[in-house]
Amino acid sequence: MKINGKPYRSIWREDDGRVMIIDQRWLPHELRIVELKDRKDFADSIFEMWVRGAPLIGATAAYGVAVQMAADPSDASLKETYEVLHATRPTAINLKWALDEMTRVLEPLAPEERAEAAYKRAAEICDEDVETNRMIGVHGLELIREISKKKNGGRVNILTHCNAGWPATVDWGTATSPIYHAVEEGIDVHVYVDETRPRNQGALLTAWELNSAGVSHQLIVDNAGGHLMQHGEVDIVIVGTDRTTARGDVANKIGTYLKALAANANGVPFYVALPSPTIDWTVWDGVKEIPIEERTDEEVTHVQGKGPDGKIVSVQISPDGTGGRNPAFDVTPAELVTGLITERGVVAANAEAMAKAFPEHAKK
Ligand SMILES: CSC[C@@H](O)[C@@H](O)C(=O)COP(=O)(O)O
Repeated sequence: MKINGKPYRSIWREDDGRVMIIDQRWLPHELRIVELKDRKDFADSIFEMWVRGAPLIGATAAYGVAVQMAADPSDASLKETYEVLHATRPTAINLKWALDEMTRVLEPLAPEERAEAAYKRAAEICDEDVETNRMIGVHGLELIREISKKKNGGRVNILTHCNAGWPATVDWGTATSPIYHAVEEGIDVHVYVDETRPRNQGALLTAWELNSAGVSHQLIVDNAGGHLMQHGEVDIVIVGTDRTTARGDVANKIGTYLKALAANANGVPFYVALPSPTIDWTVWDGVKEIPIEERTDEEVTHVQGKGPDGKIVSVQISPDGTGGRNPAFDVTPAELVTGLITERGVVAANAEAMAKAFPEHAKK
């Protein structure tokens, strides 16, 4: 997608071999592009959320393996790198998927062949993510087109939570891809962007990318969604996911479950956009089995933003001595999910439909 008219991906390799990312901690106020030089940089960038969003976490881990293979391609180094990167964030399954994929390709090779093969596979993972997300957009567009037709071309109001946009992927985004496709087709869309406390990925990232792309949107507080749905002001909810189980339970940013409940109570379709590497075929019951990341309580007791002097500051909003609890994700049971927008089409959130759409994975 474009920033000030210039096309960017969220991670890329320069001609001279350097792996670059957009350090998302400073968006939307500053565009900082940094090189990830060694394994520690890669692990820190995922853990400290310079990069975030399930698909991008996977792509970053893949390049992390490649950079480490260039430094030390031994078996021990490959194994240790898997462990170090895997330990960074627990919920997004794309991380494990990418590390498994890199191991599958690299393990059988002689050490001296590994670096080149690793860079190649990491680049492919990025390209595949872009194409997958483009296809999610093509399929999701049909849902938006349908609503637009029913409203005789009237505005289609879409609510989204967190940032499942292009900065969360290599490009296009998952939840935003259908939106970009709809805008391209000239459909009148308007996006309600949940601010997404505590880290405000909606306010900081989704609003930024929609603003940059000229997509009509408004930022809303997390608690406003139910009210808007009750008053018929939301036609469809589209969110992303960090891990979806074989029966269609969906882990996503904390607060997603509440939006799904509100959507269900008000007859608003609730869709989840996801690339197939986000499906964890080994997990069935999302509430019981998906590990939920618990983050520091400072993210709850403090908020970060731009101060009057233009500098990014963190301010405390709670009394001294009040602690916080900070589960970063929640699980929406499949019964509340209208459908999964995948690269292979819109699939019902149940084991049978998912296995039919992805027979090669479901067998495992
Ligand atoms: C296409 S991204 C899907 C999810 O990863 C996204 O909705 C989300 O919850 C991101 O959480 P984050 O904690 O910012 O990594």
